[in-house]
Amino acid sequence: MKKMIIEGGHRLKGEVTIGGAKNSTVALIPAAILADSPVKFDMVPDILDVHNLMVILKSMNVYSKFENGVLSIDPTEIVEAPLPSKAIKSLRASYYFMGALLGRFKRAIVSFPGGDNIGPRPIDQHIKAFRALGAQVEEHDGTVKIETGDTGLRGARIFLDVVSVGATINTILAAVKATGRTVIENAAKEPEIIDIATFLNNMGANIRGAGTDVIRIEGVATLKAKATHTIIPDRIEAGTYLSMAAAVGDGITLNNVIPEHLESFTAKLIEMGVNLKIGEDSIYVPKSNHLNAIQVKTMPFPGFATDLQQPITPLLLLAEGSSMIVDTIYPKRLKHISELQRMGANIRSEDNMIVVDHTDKLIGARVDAGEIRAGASLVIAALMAEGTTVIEDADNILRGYDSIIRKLTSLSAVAKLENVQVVES
Ligand SMILES: CC(=O)N[C@H]1[C@@H](OP(=O)(O)OP(=O)(O)OC[C@H]2O[C@@H](n3ccc(=O)[nH]c3=O)[C@H](O)[C@@H]2O)O[C@H](CO)[C@@H](O)[C@@H]1O
Ligand SMILES: C=C(OP(=O)(O)O)C(=O)O
Repeated sequence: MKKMIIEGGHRLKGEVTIGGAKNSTVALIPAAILADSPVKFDMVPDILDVHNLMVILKSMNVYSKFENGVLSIDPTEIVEAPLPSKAIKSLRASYYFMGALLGRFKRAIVSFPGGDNIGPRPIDQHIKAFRALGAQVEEHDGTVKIETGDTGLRGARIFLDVVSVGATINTILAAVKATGRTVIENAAKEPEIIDIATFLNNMGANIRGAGTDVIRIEGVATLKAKATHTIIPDRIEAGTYLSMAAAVGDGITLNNVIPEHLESFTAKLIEMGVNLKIGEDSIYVPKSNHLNAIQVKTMPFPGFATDLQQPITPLLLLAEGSSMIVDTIYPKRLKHISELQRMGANIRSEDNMIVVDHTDKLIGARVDAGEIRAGASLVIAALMAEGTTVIEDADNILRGYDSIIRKLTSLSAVAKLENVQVVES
């Protein structure tokens, strides 16, 4: 594990370019094994999740190369093999190998995924969808075994009981080469789902309605990549830099953003009094003056993203009065609270609500990035604080923030990573 060391109290200024979306990338990489040709992605973020997915690909004899933001994957010599459990457990999105392997081999054996510790994360809706498509699913000792027999998967009508990004994408991956028509109702509408559908359609798939709550898929026999797929910008990384810029910036421009993907977030910043200048694919954040307290409720897209409730929190400490956050998606996503309290923040969790009160100053401390977005909130708090903050378990941040030290230092932050030496006894 690494630790991130940040010297607070420096104002930030300049430009930052947002990378490709983690939550697209981590689905696109498993989706690539459905292709009968080599595949290329551009704007791939340099994050730990990508490197761990490459380890999983290698275990199946799938060659991949990641250079200058371009990831090339050749799945043409793929073989069925046990997947490396350490890499599978290192990220949530390894569950996409269930749908992708089913599509490729009509069967899959995958251990339960890891990912962020943000409360219970069941996969019952993924399994319900695989069963509806005709698969038999068994779970034993943390491993999910899915089989279809020689007939393979057959299209079906699937109503998801909860709006789930993962279950929607996994169903698409399983259904894209199934026989016949699949209809997913109550599908999630996140932009990353459209990105996956675009990639697959450009290879010959027939997926309609991605981005709405009804997705229709006509199964096809083969998928072949003809061009490089450029991954959409990461709206969560963008939201994190917007919050940081409003908290400690003296004028920061974010490039490579799709402002329409951030509307629920920018609306809240504007309500706080941040005078954003929103362009076609960039957002300028001027120095903030007086900030108003706000109320935030996380919702599926296009609502306020759960992944941004922690990154906006340090900014709320600067507002006049009490702000409230209710996370309806992950109510137990609270790992940042004790750490921010350690830095002197007036923040508490009360009746399934996070209450954030105005805080005059934060003091650097030794804190722990219990998960990716808790870590992101600590990075912003550390930049705001007096003195030095040491963020332990910073690998959780590196799971999803592309080149974060380079980006922070280019904005004049004083930040570095250090490896923690593990002494074996
Ligand atoms: C890799 C990836 O894309 N991760 C994102 C994805 O996670 P993930 O796909 O795991 O999240 P889901 O959209 O599936 O979860 C939404 C809600 O549905 C519940 N649920 C989900 C599946 C299921 O089978 N049963 C069930 O009850 C979850 O507990 C949660 O309360 O969407 C989350 C919600 O936007 C984000 O926080 C994550 O960053
Ligand atoms: C919860 C998140 O990621 P994951 O689903 O990959 O754990 C996140 O990106 O905030």
